[in-house]
Amino acid sequence: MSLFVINRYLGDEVDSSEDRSKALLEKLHQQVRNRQLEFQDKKKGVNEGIRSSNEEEEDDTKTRNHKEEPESKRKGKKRKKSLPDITAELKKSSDDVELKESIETEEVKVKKQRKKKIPKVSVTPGERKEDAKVEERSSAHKSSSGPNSLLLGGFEAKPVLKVMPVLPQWLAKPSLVHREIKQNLVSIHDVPGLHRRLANKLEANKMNSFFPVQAEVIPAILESCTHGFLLGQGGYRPSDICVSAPTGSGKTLAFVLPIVQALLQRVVCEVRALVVLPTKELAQQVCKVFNIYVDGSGLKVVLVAGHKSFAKEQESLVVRKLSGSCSLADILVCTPGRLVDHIQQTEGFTLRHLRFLVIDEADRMIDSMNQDWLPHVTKAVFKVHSDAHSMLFARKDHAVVTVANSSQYQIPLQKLLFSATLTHNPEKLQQLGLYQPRLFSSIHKQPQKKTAENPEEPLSSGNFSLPEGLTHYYIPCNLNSKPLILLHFLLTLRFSRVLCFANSRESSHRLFLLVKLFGGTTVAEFSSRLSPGERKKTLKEFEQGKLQLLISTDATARGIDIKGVKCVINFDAPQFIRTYIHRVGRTARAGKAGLAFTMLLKIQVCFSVSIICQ
Ligand SMILES: Nc1ncnc2c1ncn2[C@@H]1O[C@H](COP(=O)(O)OP(=O)(O)OP(=O)(O)O)[C@@H](O)[C@H]1O
Repeated sequence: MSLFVINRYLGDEVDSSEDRSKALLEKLHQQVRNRQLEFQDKKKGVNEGIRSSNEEEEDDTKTRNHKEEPESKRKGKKRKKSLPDITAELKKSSDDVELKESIETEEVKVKKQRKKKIPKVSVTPGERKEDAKVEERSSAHKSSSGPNSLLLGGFEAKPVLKVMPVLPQWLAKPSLVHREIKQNLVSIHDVPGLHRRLANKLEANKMNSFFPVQAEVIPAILESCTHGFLLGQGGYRPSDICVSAPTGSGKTLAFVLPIVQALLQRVVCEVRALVVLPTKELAQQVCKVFNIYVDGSGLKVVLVAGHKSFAKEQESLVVRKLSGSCSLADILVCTPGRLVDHIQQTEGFTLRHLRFLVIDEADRMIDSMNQDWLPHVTKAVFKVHSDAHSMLFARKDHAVVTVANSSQYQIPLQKLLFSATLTHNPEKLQQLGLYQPRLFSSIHKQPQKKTAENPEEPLSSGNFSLPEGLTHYYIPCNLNSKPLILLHFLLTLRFSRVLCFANSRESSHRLFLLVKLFGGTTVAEFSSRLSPGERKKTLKEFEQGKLQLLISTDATARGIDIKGVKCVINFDAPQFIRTYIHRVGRTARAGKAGLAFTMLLKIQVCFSVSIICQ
């Protein structure tokens, strides 16, 4: 309706006499000028009322003149406006002028700001024309929108801020562990809190001093036991511990000794320590070390890694009595697959008393998290049993620690992670649900940037450290010369106890047949082609020095401690830097010297050497 009225009015204006429009226009200009003067002379105190009364007088005289006009003249005009109408129109017009002024001033402001922001650059005439067009378009757009409307920019190139990844404090600032073993031995009597019985055992095994990682980690784990030993009180829960130290630096004893010491006082046999390892051979090796230190203490160590039938493993875990099932294990050493099988199928098997969860070769175990073994363990640890009321210290997994739930007594679960190549990727570590973790690391460098080639791990050995006694070389060669180079090492240089790695069991078997056919050396192969019994026998013979060469897949690359390995040969170059670190780590263990050779095809040389030498 209002739109119609305005249109109509404007039409009248056009149709009315020229004098009338001129007079109106003149009035508008006059009003604008007066306003400007008014603003300027505001301080001088110019009386606004006088000016407005003058204007009214003028208006009156004009209307009077109108009235005096002859009837014939007035008839020619379509319609006359009354005085109040005209003043309202004038007011509107003056408002429009103000509006225009304010728009103009806004435009000037924006232009000034743009001039400030955009640096002057030389432009071609063509560009200038284009710019002028854009300017015209934008000014037209701006004038169409009101002074309060939001002006959208975005034509200028704004610098994009780079998001910098930041490591959590515990990963960025670890407790440092010396890499050099021989220079940093610590007498076993200087390590606080170690039980006399264990110290005697160590001395009996001709170990008079601790390696650096043991001197740091053993007291830390023991300390977490002294506060509450087996029970958490008042919200006390020990920090989880992560250890990243080179191969052969003695990480196994770093968790075996404090666990045995913590459990020495136990009364009832329950599974209180669980050690999870990726392979059968590793599990057997760790079980052997536990057995040395629990000897004579009454503690029972059980191995479930698929080395015997499932039924026999069940019998070694639980015994059924009239009063119910009783655990036969204090310390359980296992592989993840068999562990899950027992959690699901072995009647009476429980983890509700678990105090320590050790994850050895942790980075490899994180990779196998898709097997879901950890959720099974956590579920078993916090499972609510039918006889929970009879359990003095019932366990609950509280998502949030509150005063109410922290005042309850319950056995805390502590996770201990060990690896020579522990990932520093917080996203991966997060999968383990660590509680206020503490990191012990022998890597003194900041982790390096990820690369497009390997987004999983940074492309540098700078994240991991190699044993100090290791000397490693690469040999540029071609496919045909590889076996000849190997035979040269064995027959001409007469290297003994050589561990040679191939990338697949087929490749390892072919090489084994070739070397055997050539003769002149004692050789065996080690891969999943062999039965567990055969594998055990082969490793024993190699350790005893009955074999000069053992050709293996990556089955022996991790954690296997074969005494006296003098030389490691990578017949096939490993695919990942982590695999390289573990393979060459089978020699130069416990501070001893060792040699490693990697045969590289010409195409591999450039890439691999730059990785290893960084
Ligand atoms: N304090 C010590 N004194 C003498 N020898 C030791 C000591 N601690 C460990 N060792 C020996 O050092 C060797 C390497 O130890 P261990 O297997 O624990 O190393 P690791 O760090 O677990 O290596 P990997 O990362 O390859 O698994 C073993 O033969 C072990 O008996």
